[in-house]
Amino acid sequence: MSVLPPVRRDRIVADLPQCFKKEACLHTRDSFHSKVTSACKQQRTGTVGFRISKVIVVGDLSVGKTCMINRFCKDVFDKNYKATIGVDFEMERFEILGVPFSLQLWDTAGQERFKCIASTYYRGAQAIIVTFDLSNISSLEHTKQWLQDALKENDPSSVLLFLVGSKKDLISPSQYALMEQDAIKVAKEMQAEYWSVSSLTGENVKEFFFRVASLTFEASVLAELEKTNARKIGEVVRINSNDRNLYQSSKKNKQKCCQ
Ligand SMILES: Nc1nc2c(ncn2[C@@H]2O[C@H](COP(=O)(O)OP(=O)(O)OP(=O)(O)O)[C@@H](O)[C@H]2O)c(=O)[nH]1
Ligand SMILES: [Mg+2]
Repeated sequence: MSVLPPVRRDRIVADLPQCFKKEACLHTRDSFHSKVTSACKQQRTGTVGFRISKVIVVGDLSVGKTCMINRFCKDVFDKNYKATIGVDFEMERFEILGVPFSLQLWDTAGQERFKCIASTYYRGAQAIIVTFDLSNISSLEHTKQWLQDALKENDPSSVLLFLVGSKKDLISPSQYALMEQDAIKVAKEMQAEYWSVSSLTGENVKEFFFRVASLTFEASVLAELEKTNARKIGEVVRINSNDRNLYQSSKKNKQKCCQ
């Protein structure tokens, strides 16, 4: 009997959610990788369905990290600023291509004095979300440093990167267009996928987190399949080397026998 409640009906993913801007996205495929789709159909996803994937959210103080997570997880918005002290986290459960998948969203503090506590939680992330405030250019300029710090604790070759501009409701469409050009440039340099959201109106928040969950899931299944293949190759090599041992030992026995 399962102790976990069923996954919410609005957390079920059947198709790959699309990226926000084709110029700055992790991949432009319309659907999940074919290996992933067939592994899910054949229930060959190993331990992915039992694991909890860690996602960390970093960025300057007051850029809206907590509000973005709260909008997605609790569908609330608080206009009063309450600094995050150290870290906080929320769990979100999804069902992707029929497989349960859990994300642990780590909300870290942007304030300098809490940074050293927060950075101790950076390790072991499958995805890093670097956030900036679309109405504050200096917060975009600081994103590279945030990423650099977060990558020190993680494997840059396997972690998925996202650059998110928040508070879209605060700027005009023409201001946004200018900001977006700069942000896309930064995202490309970082090799991150770019998104813009508003936690006040809710614009793009759900779409963004569904994309994060889906790409993290896809990467986890691909890694699991690779591990299984490596294990199979290892077994073949072991069997072959055992064969050789058998041959050698039988040869030895033979020699003994004839001596
Ligand atoms: N208009 C508008 N205000 C926002 C939005 N998101 C956050 N805010 C406001 O910005 C302030 C800071 O938001 P937080 O989410 O607490 O910022 P944070 O990045 O978590 O800050 P730290 O925890 O100190 O790192 C709050 O007053 C929010 O109400 C948004 O989308 N639109
Ligand atoms: Mg916060």
